[in-house]
Amino acid sequence: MSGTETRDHEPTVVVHPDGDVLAAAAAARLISTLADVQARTGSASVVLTGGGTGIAVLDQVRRSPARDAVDWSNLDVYWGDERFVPADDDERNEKQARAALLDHVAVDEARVHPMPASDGEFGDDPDAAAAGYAAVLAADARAAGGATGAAQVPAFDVLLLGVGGEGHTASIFPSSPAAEESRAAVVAVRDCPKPPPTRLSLTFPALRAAEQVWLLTAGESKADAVALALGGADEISLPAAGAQGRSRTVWLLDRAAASRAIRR
Ligand SMILES: O=C1O[C@H](COP(=O)(O)O)[C@@H](O)[C@H](O)[C@H]1O
Repeated sequence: MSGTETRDHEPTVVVHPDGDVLAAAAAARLISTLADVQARTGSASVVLTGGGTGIAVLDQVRRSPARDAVDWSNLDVYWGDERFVPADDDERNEKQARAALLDHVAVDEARVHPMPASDGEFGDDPDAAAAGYAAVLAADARAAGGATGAAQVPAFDVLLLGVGGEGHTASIFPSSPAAEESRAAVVAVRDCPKPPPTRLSLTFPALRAAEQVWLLTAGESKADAVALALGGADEISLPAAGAQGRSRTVWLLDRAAASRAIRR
């Protein structure tokens, strides 16, 4: 972890038999965590991720008979990263999340906060779009009574992340400027090794404002990144290692992704 921030908790690692069980179990965990937070505080917030496992979890939430344990109208929805493409592009994390879940539950659209698209109000300017999203987060943080941690962002209740095979998380890629960002909450990311090349991403200070960070990943292609992150790799060369929540960090894995980190 960079700077002076330290976290006094070890990550929890939960290993499921395969990707389908992982998605169903993470969905159940998400429903019950958001319902608990709402029972305690009246409201909750979640930061969504794209990627295969992240969208599979939302699909499982939609299919769950318990999904309406969450009061969807009392939920703030944000994104941890976005592909900077037109709003209607199938690559967009927002579009995939809406199809998997958000179009099927009674969310309050005023509380759904997608990152800007490349044909949106900031046009094809990812730096302006990143600044625009940072302003949304800062305004919500002020409305909630103040920012949390180093970034001007709300204290997200649950923040979901995927993990790339090379160790990226959100759209913070290894040894990229985004991995070094210590002030801005949101950055434009260019020349990504994984297409599409231009993206928007929360930074480490913003990710770390979340109460709980859950890293979700499945498959053998993620095994090296998981082993390195859990083995103490530095966050610049392996960004997934730097994603930690204020009170909890939970790695939700299938056996294949966990295979080099944990021997059972
Ligand atoms: O491009 C992205 O990839 C990561 C990981 O996706 P996966 O399909 O390998 O699980 C995801 O977390 C991120 O949100 C997304 O933009």
